[in-house]
Amino acid sequence: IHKNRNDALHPLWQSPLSVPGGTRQSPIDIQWRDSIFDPYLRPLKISYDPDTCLHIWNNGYSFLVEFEDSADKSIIMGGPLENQYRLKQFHFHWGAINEWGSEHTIDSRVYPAELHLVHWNAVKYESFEDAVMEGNGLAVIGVFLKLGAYHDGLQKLVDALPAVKHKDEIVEFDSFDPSCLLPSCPDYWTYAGSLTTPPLTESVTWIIKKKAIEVDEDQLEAFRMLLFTSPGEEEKRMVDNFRPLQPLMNRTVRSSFQ
Ligand SMILES: O=S(=O)(O)/C=C/c1cc(Br)ccc1O
Ligand SMILES: [Zn+2]
Repeated sequence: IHKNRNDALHPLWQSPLSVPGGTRQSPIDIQWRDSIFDPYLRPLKISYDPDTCLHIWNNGYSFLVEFEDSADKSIIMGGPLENQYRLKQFHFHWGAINEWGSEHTIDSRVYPAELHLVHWNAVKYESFEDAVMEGNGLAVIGVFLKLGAYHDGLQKLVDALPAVKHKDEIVEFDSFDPSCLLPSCPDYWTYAGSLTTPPLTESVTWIIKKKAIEVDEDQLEAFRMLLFTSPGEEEKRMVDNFRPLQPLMNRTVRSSFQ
């Protein structure tokens, strides 16, 4: 499917679409047959505490759910990770229509949306801001969303979106456990990459779940009613907030499954 959008003028990335000298940029197309099964990859261990959930915020790029990260309460470890990483926030990327919207693709297959759960290495670094500059600073779990059955866990999020319709609006959001947004299948791919929004730093160990979660049309449409713009400005719908595919260069994608 052709992503017939004009990357070069994409509102989200007036800044350079590629980082000069970047050798590990994201997102990428994951070619299933080129990924290498690594038997040393351990299962990913995820333990989120719903009480660390703080608020939902429209930051003008996406809507993020942010978490209290001053202690090891919502953490991931294992998988490809050497250390324990703390959940900082999760957010989504989506398209104007169901034909595109995800950042990563699998054998060029695009999904209508992609969830990113952003974690930082609190063992090695003092803060997210420090970790974001380091090669092993961040770990982001990517989950594809596909059109299908209504997703019960997502609805609490969808119901809060009208309150953050405009850029910089924020609303309290409590006791949400984002593990309800993860597929039950443990299989994932992993590779060394970058943030896909500015500052685009090459500090992310990506963990891309093989299985998508299903959401229904109304739930996807709810994402599309959000705005990039602040109150009073000419309204611009928050859609197509994904970065174009980046070159794989000298990287291998490993799989946790055969
Ligand atoms: O789309 S991602 O690469 O997950 C971007 C994550 C990201 C998270 C934070 Br927190 C700050 C800046 C960022 O770019
Ligand atoms: Zn993202």
